[in-house]
Amino acid sequence: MGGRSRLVNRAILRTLSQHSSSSSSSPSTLPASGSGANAVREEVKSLGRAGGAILGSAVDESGARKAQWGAGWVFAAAGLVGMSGGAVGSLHTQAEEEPKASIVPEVARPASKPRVVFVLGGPGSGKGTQCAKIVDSYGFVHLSAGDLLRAEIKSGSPDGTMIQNMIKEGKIVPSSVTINLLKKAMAESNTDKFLIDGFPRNEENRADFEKVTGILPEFILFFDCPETELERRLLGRNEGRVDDNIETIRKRFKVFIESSLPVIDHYEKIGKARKIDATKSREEVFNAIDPLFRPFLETDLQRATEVLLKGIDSGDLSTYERFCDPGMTAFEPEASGHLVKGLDFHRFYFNKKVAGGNEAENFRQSTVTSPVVTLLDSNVGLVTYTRLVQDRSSSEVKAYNETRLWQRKKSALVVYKKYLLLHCKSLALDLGMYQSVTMTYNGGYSGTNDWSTHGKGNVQMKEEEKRAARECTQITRRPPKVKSFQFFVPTQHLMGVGFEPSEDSLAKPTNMLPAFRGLRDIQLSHVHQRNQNKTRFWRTHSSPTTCTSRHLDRH
Ligand SMILES: Nc1ncnc2c1ncn2[C@@H]1O[C@H](COP(=O)(O)OP(=O)(O)OP(=O)(O)O)[C@@H](O)[C@H]1O
Ligand SMILES: Nc1ccn([C@H]2C[C@H](O)[C@@H](COP(=O)(O)O)O2)c(=O)n1
Repeated sequence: MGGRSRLVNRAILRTLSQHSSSSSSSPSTLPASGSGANAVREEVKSLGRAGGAILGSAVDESGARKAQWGAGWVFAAAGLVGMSGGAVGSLHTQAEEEPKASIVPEVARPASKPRVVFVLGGPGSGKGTQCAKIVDSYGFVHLSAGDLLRAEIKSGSPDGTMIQNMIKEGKIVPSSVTINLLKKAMAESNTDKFLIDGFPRNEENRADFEKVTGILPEFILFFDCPETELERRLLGRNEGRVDDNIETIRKRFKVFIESSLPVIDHYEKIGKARKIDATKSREEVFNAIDPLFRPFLETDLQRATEVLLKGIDSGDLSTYERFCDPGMTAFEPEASGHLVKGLDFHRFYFNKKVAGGNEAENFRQSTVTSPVVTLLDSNVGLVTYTRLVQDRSSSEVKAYNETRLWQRKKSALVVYKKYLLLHCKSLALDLGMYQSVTMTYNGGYSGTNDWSTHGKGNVQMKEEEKRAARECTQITRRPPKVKSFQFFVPTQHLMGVGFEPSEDSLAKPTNMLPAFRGLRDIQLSHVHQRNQNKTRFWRTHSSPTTCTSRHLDRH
């Protein structure tokens, strides 16, 4: 069996074994009912919406939601949401259940939009070889268009003979056939990160894929290698492929130059091509690729943290336990400086919550601010952030500086892309460190929140605040409808952007948005100082929000 076939088969086997192992392990299955689990689902669902992409969804008998894209599913056509380094975490995780969802123990499902990297280069340039390494290090699913087509021939499909003839001639199979195979494979996979190898091979492939799926690649890898070296490699590959003979090889080179290079040029023009010198050794090539994939892991770790916090907020102990390595260590505020090992201690938080009243009253809301992800290697990473926690039942706000150490374990039951929590440190903060901030924005930013019921909806706006809010209406066509809230931003976050906290500017916490979500793109980088009356404005670059901060003496 050829190297590539082995790859695909490995991916299929892995998927199958996940299905079979999960079907026999009911304890790790997301509870079909239970308000905690439902709260996580609902919350994560709404996060997906907030991210701008709406998936069709259905609830199966077990309460698990099924994504509806791919074969028979609907590919969302909204723009991709990039990872934000802003003040608030980019909470766009979409908890999706895969088709066999009720038996799969994953609580956090792929983001609403698959993240795709196309892998292109001449025949024999090492695409399949490098994809195997990327899969190992970064947890992508590798889909080789050529392998899918060869599998289609073997399956005895009605298209088989046509595909076989085209491959023998080194020609490119019609897009409709290849795209259908890709869509099906993506829909059957339980991930949202795909390496699509050997596709798009021509302009028709590219345009049709975009049209049908609405997906633009994050970037493309282009393995650059001269024909002499390609020919040497292909003739030495020895995998029994019908097209690895000198006659077909030459035809494939011609097709690559005439049809595939223009596609690479297209991505070059839009800044998405990453050219790799493929003449180097396998290891050197991988070293050149490696840094390009690290941001995917950073996003995954940030999402894992956000989904974990949703589980904690909803009091869902079973979700929490599935996220944690059984030997997890922690420094928790209530442990008075002691190192806590194992999960027993953590149950205290969940019990405390239940003892305190009914679930609806106790439902908490965590807001992640200033997240920083540091990768220690391709499997281990630290997520640090300041977490603001508000109980739904009161306006009390608590704040913690938290660090979570995650490790991706191949053997782990899928929780969030196989990440397990190894260590956490939570340090309670004095809320005196927080600066009260009033935010104004124009209505319509978030369709899921009724902002008027939160925060200080009736604050009297000053003229300049209204003007600042109006400025941001350029971004949305909806009429300005200014509202205002009070929330808290860590004082240290405001430093370095021209804000000087002083004694009298430290506000007493009185209220906080139950959801910071709408602010996640905020970047406190553009400071307007209209200092005369001690009002400071700053605007985000990327979202229709305007923030004003006021000193206490104006409240
Ligand atoms: N950097 C490298 N140096 C030398 N040989 C390599 C290198 N990378 C891959 N090879 C070898 O070259 C051959 C072709 O590699 P591979 O199958 O990964 O290419 P490919 O781009 O996927 O080809 P195709 O498009 O035909 O499927 C294989 O035998 C592989 O072991
Ligand atoms: N998008 C694609 C990808 C592949 N094919 C056909 C034609 C190729 O010569 C053959 C082998 O592909 P490889 O394994 O070298 O990537 O499969 C196609 O028609 N369209």
